[in-house]
Amino acid sequence: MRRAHTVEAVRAAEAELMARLPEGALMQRAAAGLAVAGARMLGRVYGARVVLLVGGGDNGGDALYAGARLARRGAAVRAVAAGARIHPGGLAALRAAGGRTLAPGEAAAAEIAAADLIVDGLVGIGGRGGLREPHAGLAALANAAPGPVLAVDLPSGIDADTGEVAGAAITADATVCFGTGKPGLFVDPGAGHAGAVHLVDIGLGPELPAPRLECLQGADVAALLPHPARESDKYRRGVLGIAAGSDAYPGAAVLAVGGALRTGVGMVRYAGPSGVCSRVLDRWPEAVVSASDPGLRVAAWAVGPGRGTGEQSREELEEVLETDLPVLVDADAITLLAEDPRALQERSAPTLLTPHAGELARLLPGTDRGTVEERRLEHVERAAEEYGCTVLLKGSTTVVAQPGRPAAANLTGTPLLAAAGSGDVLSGMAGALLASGLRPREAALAAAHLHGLAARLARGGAPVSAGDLVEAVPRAVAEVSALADGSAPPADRAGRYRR
Ligand SMILES: NC(=O)C1=CN([C@@H]2O[C@H](COP(=O)(O)OP(=O)(O)OC[C@H]3O[C@@H](n4cnc5c(N)ncnc54)[C@H](OP(=O)(O)O)[C@@H]3O)[C@@H](O)[C@H]2O)[C@@H](O)CC1
Ligand SMILES: [K+]
Repeated sequence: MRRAHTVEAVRAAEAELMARLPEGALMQRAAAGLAVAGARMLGRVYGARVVLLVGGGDNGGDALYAGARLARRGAAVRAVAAGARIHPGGLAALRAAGGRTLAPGEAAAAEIAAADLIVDGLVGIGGRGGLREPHAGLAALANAAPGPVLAVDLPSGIDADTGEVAGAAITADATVCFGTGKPGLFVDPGAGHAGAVHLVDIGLGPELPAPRLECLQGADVAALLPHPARESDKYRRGVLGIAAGSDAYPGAAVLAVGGALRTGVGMVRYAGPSGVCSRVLDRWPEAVVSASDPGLRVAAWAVGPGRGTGEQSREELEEVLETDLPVLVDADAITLLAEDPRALQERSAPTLLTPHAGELARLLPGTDRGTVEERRLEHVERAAEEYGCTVLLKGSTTVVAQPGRPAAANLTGTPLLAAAGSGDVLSGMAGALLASGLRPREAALAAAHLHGLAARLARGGAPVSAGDLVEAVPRAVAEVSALADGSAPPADRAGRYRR
């Protein structure tokens, strides 16, 4: 599990810890970890050209001390000072190790363009709003340079708490964060700037409160997945009812049923128009089909993909929500709920909504798709609070919120998932896990993890269709299940899952 804390929580923990340690000890721990990561990116340190972008705060101090360590190992280190005053101790250490400083300008631009490694120490958790000059210009030079960029604590220009990016920002190949993750490293648009995220333990752990954000890794998901016991039968493994698809969109039914069957469930009962029933049976003879009937004996329902927003769909949704079964509400059914949420308000059984940004905006009047995408965490949490249920917000970073629990972000997301029908597959997958007995938050997170992994595995990184995705789900389940012995995933695992 990767955890992330707010700036406020990090500051408080830092103060507690610093009170017990000699002055500067934390910065030395941070700089040591940073130098190790920089050396790893360089491969050969001796003779390498390293440029540090140094702002006026402690983030710049980390970069300077790390630069001094690299300089002592034979790297040619240049620090570009953004502003008149930079960390005095770090500056002295760099100079003592043979490093030099430069003001922003043509010579600095040439150094950045020729660097084997650029270290971004412009701003860290002390950054506020969009980058000012000369920071913004230096960030643009670093982004355009051929050398790799290593961000200190977080890429400068991204909001540590939310992942918002207001204007210019560093796009890093890797980020070394100290003590704990920051939410902005795992939630887009910030996550897209962070590259592979490495954590350096500086001893903050015992001082930290509950995380602001959690990110499940493969082993965490493996621990959640149901394992059929010897005495299992199809009813004990769980029966999922699927009310998806319509004569206009039969494919949504076929994909949702496929997603459920490939994830693993005792039985899928598909309910829908007879024409769609035959399409489902043609593709999935193991499904049991019938005309729409929310009275079917099932353990959970998945409702909405491709179903339409007509009167019949509305009545069906209401009937399903009246049951005391877990229900996943997606796509057209979310649009219906946004128009009239009463059936949800009266419900106490577990409910999982799986909107994309546009659908979430419909659930939260006064906002729009773009705003939701800019501030995903805030909006998914608002929806979870207002509707009193678990909400999975699909998109570039899939995030999950449940009242009373830390928000969670999925690490396996990939732009490959932006394909028609991919959400229908996810509905089936999360529905299957709900029917198997997982709670909505866990079902949502495990399904999102497997969904992203399946997209990556399906065609070796080449574009995938929703049908490819369905067929790759068993490989994703197998890969994750192989981690079920509780051992931590390989160190670079999270890195591999990042873009
Ligand atoms: N916490 C921990 O446990 C540990 C923390 N450590 C490190 O400390 C870092 C935090 O350091 P910090 O508090 O000095 O703040 P920091 O990120 O350097 O930024 C402040 C500077 O940026 C400037 N500035 C702000 N916004 C700006 C903008 N938009 N555009 C341009 N400039 C802007 C601001 O200028 P001002 O606005 O004040 O004029 C000021 O000069 C943290 O991320 C980690 O790396 C480790 O060493 C050890 C353990
Ligand atoms: K930084």
